[in-house]
Amino acid sequence: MMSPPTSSSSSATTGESLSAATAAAAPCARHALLCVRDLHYRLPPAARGTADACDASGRLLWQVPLLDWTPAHSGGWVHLKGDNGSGKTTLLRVLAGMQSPTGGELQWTVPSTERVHYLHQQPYLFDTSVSGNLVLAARWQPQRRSAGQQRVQVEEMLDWSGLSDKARQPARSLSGGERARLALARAWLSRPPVLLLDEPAANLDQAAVEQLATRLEQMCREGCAVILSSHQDNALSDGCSARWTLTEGRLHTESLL
Ligand SMILES: Nc1ncnc2c1ncn2[C@@H]1O[C@H](COP(=O)(O)OP(=O)(O)OP(=O)(O)O)[C@@H](O)[C@H]1O
Repeated sequence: MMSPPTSSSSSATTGESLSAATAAAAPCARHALLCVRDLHYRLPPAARGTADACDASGRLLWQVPLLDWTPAHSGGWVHLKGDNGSGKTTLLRVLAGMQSPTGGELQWTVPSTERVHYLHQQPYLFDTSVSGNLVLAARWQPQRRSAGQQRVQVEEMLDWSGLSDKARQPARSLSGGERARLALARAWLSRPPVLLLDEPAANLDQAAVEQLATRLEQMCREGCAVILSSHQDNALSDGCSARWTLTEGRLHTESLL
């Protein structure tokens, strides 16, 4: 198990110059929200007879030797960049606890890993109305809320997402951009401390990406730590406070503050 946070940290550090053993033994920075040590992900070994079949342990997709992440007090999100196939989705899913790494450790200093919310790039919506999706999210949120409080939350999120006039419409009838807004509102309703967004700008036009950036700014100001992946530069990359890039199988971090 990783030792508890013991020293102060910058917004993000990586251990690119450290040996794997040194990185794995390094204690977590004191205020870090996320500590990663010697984390890596290998693809399943190639099937017999294919070009990669000699690689019995599987090809290394990415490794993160050492990362201590403390979100910027002034807000702003992390932009996770990387070419198609570089492993952004896999990394986000590992960080969300939805997929096991093939080695290494990661630790969130949030009360429960349930509070690390991952949003798929094509989010699943419940087969009910727009407001019904929010009602279910309000009912199942980790914190207890009275029925009256839940109704207020649903109204707030309809308003926040600009979907009030479509509240009674079936969620499946929404456009791709509206579906993305509903999924974000559903996630934001319970105010998760950490939100991991997988390609949230995919299928959005420029105006919608700018609106999304505005909503993310507000979420970050309210204390949500956001990591979003995008292989392109757009309004989302303009507003980030750190850039993490997956290149040649390794995560490189850069603070932009
Ligand atoms: N279980 C698995 N078995 C085999 N290959 C896998 C598995 N999981 C991921 N991969 C491969 O790992 C690579 C990285 O996938 P991933 O979806 O994480 O990349 P990405 O950077 O998010 O890509 P994109 O930008 O295209 O969405 C892909 O080539 C994918 O086929």
